[in-house]
Amino acid sequence: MGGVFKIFLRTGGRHRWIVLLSVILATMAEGVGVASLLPVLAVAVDKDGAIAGKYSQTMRSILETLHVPLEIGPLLVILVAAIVIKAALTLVAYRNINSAVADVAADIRRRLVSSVLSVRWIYFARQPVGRLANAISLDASRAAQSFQLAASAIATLFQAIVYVIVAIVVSWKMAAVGLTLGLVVAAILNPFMRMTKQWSRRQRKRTEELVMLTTDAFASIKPLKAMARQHHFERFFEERIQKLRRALRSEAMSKNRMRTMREPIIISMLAIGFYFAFVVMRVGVAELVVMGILIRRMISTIGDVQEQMQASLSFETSYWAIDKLIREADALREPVWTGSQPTLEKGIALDRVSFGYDDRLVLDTFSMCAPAGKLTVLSGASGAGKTTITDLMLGLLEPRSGKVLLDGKPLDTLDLASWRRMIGYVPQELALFHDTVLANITLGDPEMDESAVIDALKLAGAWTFVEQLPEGLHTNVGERGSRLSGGQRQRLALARALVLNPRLLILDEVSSALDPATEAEICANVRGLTGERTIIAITHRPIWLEMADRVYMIGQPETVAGPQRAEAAI
Ligand SMILES: Nc1ncnc2c1ncn2[C@@H]1O[C@H](COP(=O)(O)OP(=O)(O)OP(=O)(O)O)[C@@H](O)[C@H]1O
Repeated sequence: MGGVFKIFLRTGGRHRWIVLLSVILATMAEGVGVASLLPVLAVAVDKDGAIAGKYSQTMRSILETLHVPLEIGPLLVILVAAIVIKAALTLVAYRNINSAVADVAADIRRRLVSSVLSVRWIYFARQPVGRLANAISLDASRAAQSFQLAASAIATLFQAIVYVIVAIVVSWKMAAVGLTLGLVVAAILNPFMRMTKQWSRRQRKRTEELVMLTTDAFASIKPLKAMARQHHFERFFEERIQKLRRALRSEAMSKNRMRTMREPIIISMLAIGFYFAFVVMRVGVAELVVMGILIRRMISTIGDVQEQMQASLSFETSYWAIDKLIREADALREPVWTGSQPTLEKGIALDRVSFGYDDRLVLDTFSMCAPAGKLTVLSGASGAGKTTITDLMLGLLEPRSGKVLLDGKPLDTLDLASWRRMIGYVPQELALFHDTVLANITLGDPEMDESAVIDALKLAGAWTFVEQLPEGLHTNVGERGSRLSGGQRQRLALARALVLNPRLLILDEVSSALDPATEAEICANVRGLTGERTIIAITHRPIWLEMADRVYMIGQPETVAGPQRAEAAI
């Protein structure tokens, strides 16, 4: 339950304090209103004050000092004015809660995105995309709702405290009775709160599983449909939908059980309270009426706090799930190498590098060199470690032993961000965004002008088809580039890598989807880029092997093969 308070204190920015201040002032105003209730009733029931208790007499003397006539009219005006002030301040509190809620959602999303973007590459291999998608969309909104409910619970808690104080002033014995009864109600309903939390945790987990399956299934829907296997796949969905349905139903039932149980429990407690006051304590009628109102309010306010907390608990799991995700990502934060500026005058080399993802070594004391200004091809069996080699060069992975050297300097002593800015990279699995051709090349860089984009498209052999698209550069390429052919997607990915005029170009199977003529054209274009640029291409295609200055056959005892036109660079 403390989690609700933690969420309130950890989030919400300055709005959170305005909320607290206005709630305190509002409850004070309410306190004045409730405090004036007893004199109102005392005047109504007991005009001469003969049977008034000690509190009524204290109130009378305070009102006399303030020159407020002890008449029903002015007392009612105080009561109404206090309640109106309370309502106005409560409005201020809720307005700030609403602003805070929007801030909380935005802040959580920002923190999550920033943590995940700074994480080591290896993190993404273990992280289902659906988990992140669920966190950034659904969980962030639920976390903000949990803040809203936590803030409301705290506001109501202040009200309960005011009622307790006013009750103590009227009669401490009766206040003790009221407080005890309120706490008994809370204790009886507590198991329902725990149950709600359990079910909401399960519900969140089930939703996450469903989102994960959805992102996976729809990312690879084509083979499912092509082999008419989507209906088998439907069973996976059905299983998860059923589990989610059960969790949702149980969560709602535990909430409703608590809500319906509340009223009879409160009334039973009130009956006990009245019996105790009337028969055991023999309290007078006027005090009893006021105390009855106060105790009723105390018990139900404590119940309200509990109900708001229950609601907050059911959303709280989302807040803590995102918190966990951020902590996990922060623990795997990529090292910030801020050494000297990298250069690429001689070449990039791996010097006796060993690397493995788990216990199995993918590279065992492996050495190679890609000379500057030349085209080096990495070829060899699938799974031999070609992509791993380029990931090590990019600093996305770190060797277990051995060094990655740039012009003879270890990569981990250089400025990693500057190094990556020198690189153009085309991955094996192309990632085009659901946006225009232009946006897919500039990646949101406002400084990049259209002429540079067109030059890159020409170099990548893509301009001819882009020109013919209905809206040219401004044509939307569809989800992951689905409105383009495989070869067109490859050429756009190549243009994206070329547009910043990189010193090092890493191409992972860049021409696998191209027809021989287009492949030859692109290969010649890329070959023409050597000299100023260093190029490393992962490919099995003969044309690349023929054009290469150096070829490494990865995973074979004799790794270096093919023409050796380049000179050793380290
Ligand atoms: N994130 C990962 N976690 C665990 N193992 C991995 C991971 N990525 C790659 N591997 C394993 O490391 C080995 C080398 O993978 P890599 O992608 O470097 O091979 P590759 O030579 O580029 O293969 P291909 O030509 O098929 O693309 C493979 O056996 C692969 O199963």
